[in-house]
Amino acid sequence: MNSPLPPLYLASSSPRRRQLLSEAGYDFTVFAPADTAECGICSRETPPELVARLAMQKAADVAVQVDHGIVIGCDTVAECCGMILGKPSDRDHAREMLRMMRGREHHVYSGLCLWKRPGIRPQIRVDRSKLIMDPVTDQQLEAYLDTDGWEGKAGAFGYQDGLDWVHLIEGSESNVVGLPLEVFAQMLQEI
Ligand SMILES: Cc1cn([C@H]2C[C@H](O)[C@@H](COP(=O)(O)OP(=O)(O)OP(=O)(O)O)O2)c(=O)[nH]c1=O
Repeated sequence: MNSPLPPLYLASSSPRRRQLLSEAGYDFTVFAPADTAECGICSRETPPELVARLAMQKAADVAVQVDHGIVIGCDTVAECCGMILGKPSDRDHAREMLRMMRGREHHVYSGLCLWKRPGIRPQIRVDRSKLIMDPVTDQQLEAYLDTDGWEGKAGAFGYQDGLDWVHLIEGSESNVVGLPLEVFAQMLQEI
């Protein structure tokens, strides 16, 4: 797409996604999807299938309310040892996730859906980053849990929090935080 961008609508209530897009210089309107748009983690789905479906569901919830423009939906999960790790429900759940990931490699998947209205067909891509977590001690984990930095974050950690015990091995940083900006730019060119 070389012509000027149509209006962009971010179908997300995630402050991190808002921050990623605005820091990348995009003008957009936030149009949070209904909570029900993010429903149903089907245990049979692979992480890419899940994040693609949920990103599309979030975009679809907003797209029906937008006559003209591009609606952006995203979903992010971590995956470790074959387990899909979404947002922890409480501190104990966050501890469980971090204990599973410490000392191990894990992946973060983000689904990205761009729905160009009035079109009826969304574009969906999935990006994957590989990370490794140091074998931190229980005390280090408790200290992190005390910061509440785990809240609202898939896999119970915030890569953007500059944790010196989580390292990116492969892939995009913005993908880890929740919106793969490199894939987003490519999709905007093609849409
Ligand atoms: C792995 C990781 C996730 N996250 C966040 C990004 C997302 O906000 C969240 C994943 O949850 P999502 O369900 O993808 O998104 P959300 O519920 O926060 O917002 P919405 O559905 O309205 O778009 O985890 C980080 O902030 N840092 C990280 O390092």
